[in-house]
Amino acid sequence: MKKMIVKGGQKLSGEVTIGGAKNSTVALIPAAILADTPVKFDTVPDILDVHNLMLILNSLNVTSHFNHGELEIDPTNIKAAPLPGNTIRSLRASYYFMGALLGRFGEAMVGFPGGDNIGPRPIDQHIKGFKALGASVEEKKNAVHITTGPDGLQGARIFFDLVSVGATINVLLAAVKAKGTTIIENAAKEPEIVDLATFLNNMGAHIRGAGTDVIRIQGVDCLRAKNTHTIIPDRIEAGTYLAFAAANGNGVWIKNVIPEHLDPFIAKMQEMGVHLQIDEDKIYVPGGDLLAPITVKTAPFPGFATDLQQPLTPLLMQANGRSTIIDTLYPERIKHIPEMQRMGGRISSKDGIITISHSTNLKGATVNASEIRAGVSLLGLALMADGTTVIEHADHILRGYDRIVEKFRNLSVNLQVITESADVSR
Ligand SMILES: CC(=O)N[C@H]1[C@@H](OP(=O)(O)OP(=O)(O)OC[C@H]2O[C@@H](n3ccc(=O)[nH]c3=O)[C@H](O)[C@@H]2O)O[C@H](CO)[C@@H](O)[C@@H]1O
Ligand SMILES: C=C(OP(=O)(O)O)C(=O)O
Repeated sequence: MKKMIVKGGQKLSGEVTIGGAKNSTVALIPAAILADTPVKFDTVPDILDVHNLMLILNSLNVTSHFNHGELEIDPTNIKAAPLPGNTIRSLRASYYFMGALLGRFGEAMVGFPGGDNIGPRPIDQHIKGFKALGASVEEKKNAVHITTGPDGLQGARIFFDLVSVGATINVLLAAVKAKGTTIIENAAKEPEIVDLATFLNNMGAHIRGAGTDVIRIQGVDCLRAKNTHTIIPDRIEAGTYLAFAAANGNGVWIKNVIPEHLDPFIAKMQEMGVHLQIDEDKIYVPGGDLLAPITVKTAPFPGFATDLQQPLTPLLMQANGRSTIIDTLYPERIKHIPEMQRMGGRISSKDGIITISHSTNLKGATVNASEIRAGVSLLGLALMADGTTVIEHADHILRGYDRIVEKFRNLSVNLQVITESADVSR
């Protein structure tokens, strides 16, 4: 287990460069096994999820090398093999091996995934999609076994009952090499889905409409990488630094951002009174603004991202009044609340509504990062508190925040991460 030690009273200043999007990367890596050539990505974030996906690739005899943000994957000698259960459970996106293995071998046996503990996370829509493509799905005690008949996967029309990032990506991965045309309706529209489609199309896939709610995929036989794929910037990492810089900064440039991906988040910050300077691919946060309270309701893209509701909390605690958050996607994404209360944060949750009030007497404490965004929001609060905070289970933060200690050091903030016992996840 890792602990993060944070001294309070440190203000962010300087600049930070955002890494490649976690939620793109974790789909792109499984997608790489569909290729008939080696593939190469750059601006790959150095996060635990990437290292764990590399372990899964290794179990399939797929070699991968990660160096200075460049990740090379060679799937040309891939062999179907059992996947390592512990690693599969260490992250959510391991479930993309269902779609990718199905596309590659016509069969997949994948353990149930892990990922953030943010309430129930069913995969019924993924399974509905695989079945529509002609697969048989058997849910075993700890794994899902998906098989196809001698004709393999057949293109089909799939209407999702709800908008799901994971189901859209999983079905897309399975359909890319299926016979005929697949039409996904009520598809998720997240930028990470567009990024994945761009990568696959550049290798010869025929995917149209990614980024809208209807995606059409004409199956192809072969996928060949011709160039390096640059991963889009992580809008959630960017939003986290934006919020922390506005809550507790002395002037911060956030570089390598696509501001349009952050539209609803930026709109809410501006509604609070944060004066942002927005350039083509970077944003300046002056800090020290007088802040008004707001109401936030999360929604699928292009709505306000659920992954940013917790990182926004330290900023809401600086506002002059009471803010509210309703997380429509994950109403149980509230594990940060008792930890923040122990630090003196004025935050509570009742009947699905999170209420956050101006909090002045914040003090350091030992707190638990139960998941990635809960953990990082505790870090944001710890920087504003008196005294030292110890964040236990900081591994969750490292699942998705690229080189966080180094990035904060460049922002004049000193964080310490210590390993308590042998770390088996990496
Ligand atoms: C690796 C990755 O990209 N993770 C993101 C992805 O997670 P993930 O892909 O797991 O989230 P989904 O978009 O699938 O979930 C959206 C909602 O649909 C529900 N649902 C989903 C699938 C299904 O088969 N049945 C069902 O009921 C979920 O419980 C949730 O309430 O999108 C979430 C919502 O933006 C983000 O918080 C996660 O960071
Ligand atoms: C919920 C998240 O991730 P995952 O889906 O990988 O658990 C997240 O990134 O906030």
